[in-house]
Amino acid sequence: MSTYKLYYFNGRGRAEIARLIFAAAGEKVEDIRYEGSKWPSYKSKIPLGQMPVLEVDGVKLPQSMAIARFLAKQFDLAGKDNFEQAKVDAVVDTSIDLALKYVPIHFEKDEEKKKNRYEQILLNGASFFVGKQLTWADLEVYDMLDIIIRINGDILQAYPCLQHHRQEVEKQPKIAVYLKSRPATFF
Ligand SMILES: N[C@@H](CCC(=O)N[C@@H](CS)C(=O)NCC(=O)O)C(=O)O
Repeated sequence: MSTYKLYYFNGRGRAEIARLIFAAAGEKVEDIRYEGSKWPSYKSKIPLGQMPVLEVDGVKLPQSMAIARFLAKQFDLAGKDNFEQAKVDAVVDTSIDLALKYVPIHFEKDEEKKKNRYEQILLNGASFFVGKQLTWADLEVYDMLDIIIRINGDILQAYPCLQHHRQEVEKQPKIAVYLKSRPATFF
């Protein structure tokens, strides 16, 4: 059995998707959070000089998406077969696209252009993005929307499928426990 350490700042940020995957899988991780003031002294010891970094049995892996994809595969949250995994990747990539484009979308006056792409994907009435069970795509979208909701608490009012999706993720027993117990941080 491998041992895992996750290094990041004291915030959700780019590390939260990995934490959510650990929580959903019921797997243990040492959640190491560096204070910003101490970061310069650690930076040179970290691969690429950036976090998050996952340490697996003493070996460090950088890049948040590589970490998340690796963990999802380890804990059977990546999708059942190669094609499901590709669909999961497509959802995750769309989530990242949206995160990058969110600010201009938020200020867009044309409501049609504003229409949320996730809502369209979820309009098939399913509870999860890919297949009939939780994958890390659901966790990634949940986490990304978390940030957006903190900026604008009403943003999902026009998107009932997305609201339903959030409820389904929050209903997952291990995720529910994790969400209650995680530190309340600024980011
Ligand atoms: N592509 C990288 C980006 C990592 C990144 O930008 N990390 C930031 C925190 S979110 C960081 O370590 N900043 C401190 C620094 O660059 O010194 C990933 O997704 O992991």
